[in-house]
Amino acid sequence: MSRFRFQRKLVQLEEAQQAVLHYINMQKTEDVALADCFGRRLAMTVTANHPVPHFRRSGVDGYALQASGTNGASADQEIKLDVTEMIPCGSIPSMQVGQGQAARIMTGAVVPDGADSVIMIEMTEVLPDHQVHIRKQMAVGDNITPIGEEVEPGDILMLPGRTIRSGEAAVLATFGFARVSVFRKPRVAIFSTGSELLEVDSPLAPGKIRNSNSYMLAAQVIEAGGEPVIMPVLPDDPAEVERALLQVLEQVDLVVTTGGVSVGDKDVLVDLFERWDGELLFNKIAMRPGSPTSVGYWRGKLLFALSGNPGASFVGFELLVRPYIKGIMGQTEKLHAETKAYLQTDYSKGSAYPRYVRGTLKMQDGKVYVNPAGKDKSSIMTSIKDADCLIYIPAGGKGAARDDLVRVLLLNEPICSL
Ligand SMILES: Nc1nc2c(c(=O)[nH]1)N[C@H]1C(S)=C(S)[C@@H](COP(=O)(O)OP(=O)(O)OC[C@H]3O[C@@H](n4cnc5c(N)ncnc54)[C@H](O)[C@@H]3O)O[C@H]1N2
Ligand code: MOO
Ligand SMILES: [Mg+2]
Repeated sequence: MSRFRFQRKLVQLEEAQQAVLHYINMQKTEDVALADCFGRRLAMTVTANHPVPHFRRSGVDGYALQASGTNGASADQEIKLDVTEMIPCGSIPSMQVGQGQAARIMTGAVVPDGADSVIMIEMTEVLPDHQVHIRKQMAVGDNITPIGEEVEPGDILMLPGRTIRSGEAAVLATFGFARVSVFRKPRVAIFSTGSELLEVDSPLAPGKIRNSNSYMLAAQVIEAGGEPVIMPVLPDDPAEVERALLQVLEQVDLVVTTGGVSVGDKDVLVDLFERWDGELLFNKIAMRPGSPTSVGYWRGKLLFALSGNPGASFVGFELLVRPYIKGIMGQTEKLHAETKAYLQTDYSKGSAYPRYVRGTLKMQDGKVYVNPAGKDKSSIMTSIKDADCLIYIPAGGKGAARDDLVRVLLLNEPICSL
């Protein structure tokens, strides 16, 4: 019987996370067409190269004029002005607006020199002979967006690591980034181990189950910004596992395995760790689910050996693999954002380790509540789909009580920084 099966060094989760983050090796970058970079991680700092707007911009369809010439104007006391020209969007005014004059102007067009306000068309009446009635007293600046109101040149708008979503795409387009520098997606090899595992399209057979972890993990890799490489299922055969892992190691940026990390006779990853030329960072974490989660560093790559139980696999990925993937793509906030929420039910637990319970958040009357997403045993798979957070139940056998304010880790990434 092997040494590691009975001599495991227990680490706290924070220690395990720091050990993993120590190996951050930044991804290379690539230039991608703007329309193709949605969901990618920005690899550059985006600084405003011009003000927004870069000209005095009309906020309404109406008439550009001098506010001082509208004193006393109202529905009952109209003031007559001469219309100099019509300024559509995209063209340059051809003349200044002087006293007694107004220029017809469209929303988004350049306000002509001399004008200091724009009156909405609804407050005017077109007269014959290029004249207009003004029915409202205007103040200087009304309906004009000054140069640089939204963005000043040199403003830092986005930092590396940021996920490119709709708002980021709009910023990049505004400042002329037809191609965008993004981090290359890390290629993540995913291996499920276990002689009980069937391919998804296989009929069920006695004692066998379909491999769900590989597809769950592939989705998690994509959400984290990586590119999953789903490998064929590995049998509980140590030599075959070693050969398959070695074969792929050079072609990917990291490897994730599930299963075979506990103390069973067929726990093949444990066998590998005893004979390999890699370094085992840890092989037991004080947490549930996923206490046997192990991570090693092998020939320049991290190998995350997650527990086979689906709940443990999911949580292990979130707490260890996702922070690493975020780190190699420049994100400064690598760990999950947290909040506190009121637990809506008693939660008792058996193990003395802290527990990360799959949870569902609910907002009601300005308060945040949380419930377990369903059954939470490590072997339970169906509650994963209903989880938008992990509820932290602290160490000790006590669990938590209804109405306790508990720590909650958010699974959906909020926008944390520039
Ligand atoms: N005597 C002990 N037994 C166990 C201990 C222990 O301390 N002493 N720890 C338990 C804990 S906690 C966990 S977690 C599991 C970890 O097991 P492994 O990581 O070795 O995983 P396997 O044994 O390979 O599988 C466990 C379970 O998960 C199913 N599985 C595996 N792969 C997949 C997959 N790709 N898709 C769906 N389901 C999968 C597998 O069939 C097993 O039912 O060990 C406990 N035991
Ligand atoms: O550490 Mo295990 O995942 O609780 O069953
Ligand atoms: Mg096992």
